Amino acid sequence: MTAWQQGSIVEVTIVDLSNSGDGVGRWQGRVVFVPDTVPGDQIRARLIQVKSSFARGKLLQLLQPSQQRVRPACIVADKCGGCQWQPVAYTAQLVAKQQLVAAALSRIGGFQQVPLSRILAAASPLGYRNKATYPLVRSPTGQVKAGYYRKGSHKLVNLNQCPVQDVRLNPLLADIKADIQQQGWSIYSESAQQGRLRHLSLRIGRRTGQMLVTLVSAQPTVPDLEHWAAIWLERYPQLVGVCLNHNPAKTNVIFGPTTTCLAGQPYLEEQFAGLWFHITPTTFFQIHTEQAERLLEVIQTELALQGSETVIDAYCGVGSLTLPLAQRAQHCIGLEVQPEAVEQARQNAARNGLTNVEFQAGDVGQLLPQVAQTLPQPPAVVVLDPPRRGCDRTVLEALIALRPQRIAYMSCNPATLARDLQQLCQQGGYQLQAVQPADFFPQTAHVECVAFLVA
Ligand SMILES: C[S@@+](CC[C@H](N)C(=O)[O-])C[C@H]1O[C@@H](n2cnc3c(N)ncnc32)[C@H](O)[C@@H]1O
Repeated sequence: MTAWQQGSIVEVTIVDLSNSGDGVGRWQGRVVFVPDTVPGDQIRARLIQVKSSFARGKLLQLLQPSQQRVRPACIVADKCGGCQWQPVAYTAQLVAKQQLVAAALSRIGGFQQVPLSRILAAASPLGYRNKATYPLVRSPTGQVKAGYYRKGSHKLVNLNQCPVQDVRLNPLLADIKADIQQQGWSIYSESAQQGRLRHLSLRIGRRTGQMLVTLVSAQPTVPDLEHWAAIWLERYPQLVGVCLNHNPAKTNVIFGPTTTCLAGQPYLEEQFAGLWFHITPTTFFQIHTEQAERLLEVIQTELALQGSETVIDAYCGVGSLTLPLAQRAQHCIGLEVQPEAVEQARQNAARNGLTNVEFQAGDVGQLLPQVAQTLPQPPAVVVLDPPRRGCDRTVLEALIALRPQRIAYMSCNPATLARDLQQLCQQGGYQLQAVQPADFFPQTAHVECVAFLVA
């Protein structure tokens, strides 16, 4: 009889998808996670990591493929770690994301009656990313590679195009990589901590078509790069700027502190929610422009601002939520830790003629209580849009003390969202009114949500 141990070969039917993207099956009552599988697949897998209640398996054979299994749009989908769900039909991806959000809210947040709306599907599950940042490596044979890391490893899968990025970026990826190769510029080696070029970053304004190229280098200069920046600018009419970011640190953070413009301008222009934004190489902007606009519409509808409210937008980036909200509120205050983003947010406000908005640079946990003291009464609304790790305890405590009437909490991580919502409801006495998921990241296991709370 087959034992529950490493190396055993089991046959399972995949019934679900996990938040890390793996297919989920059951064998004799215990859970088996198997990457590269689709709900409905009947498979044979080898158990490669075994715990008492679950195991991780490696797909050995597809005994009966699921009807939800599709041909991946990407030729390296089986290797590349960029996407997890290329073989999963888009409708099944949406079902899985809806279930992941529901499960996080009930299991982590403890919400039994979840007011969860149906996920907003993307108009196209391909060609949506407005930004892609590729690590660069040189292979032992001297070939320059740009791509994403292999699933579960630090080995690079070389790409000349990527089906989830905006198609207009594809030629730049292939051509600039070839130019780097031809110029013989040195490529940074993580293990030796030597060499220059670390990343190639491409950004595009979906509405304007303007593109920005940024090379990240461990050295402050790259020989002859200015000359090549001018060539690229001429070669691609939609390319508006080429920048060099200097990152000498031993780190997996992509960008370093200094960025210089080598040709053209150090930003691209984009229209978002009817407003004009300048976007630079290193500041945050949602990677799915159209879906971000749709979620903003949901926020606007749900909040139904009357023009008399004070709104705090915490974790505001370059103001892509702050400015549209300011159009319907009396006063908006954006809080953001990255000084460069704050500077851009201020300029974006001025660019759009919005004078009822201000931005403060610093940590939300510190700024929130300070800002609260300057207001005659609590703000009507606080919008939160933290990074994946969610809000620090200090932020939630400050928020509970501040007690705004309404909170809109946007998040790309259902687990930390559910954790923070639980604290706001249990300790702060808030009520969870609605949760709207939206697919910002088709072909991956990631999902965006906005949750609405009232005091
Ligand atoms: C998910 S982004 C949201 C940005 C913006 N709301 C948008 O939609 O474009 C999170 C932002 O929070 C900022 N951030 C991260 N930690 C922070 C902190 N402790 N205090 C203030 N801002 C922070 C990041 O720099 C980033 O701009």
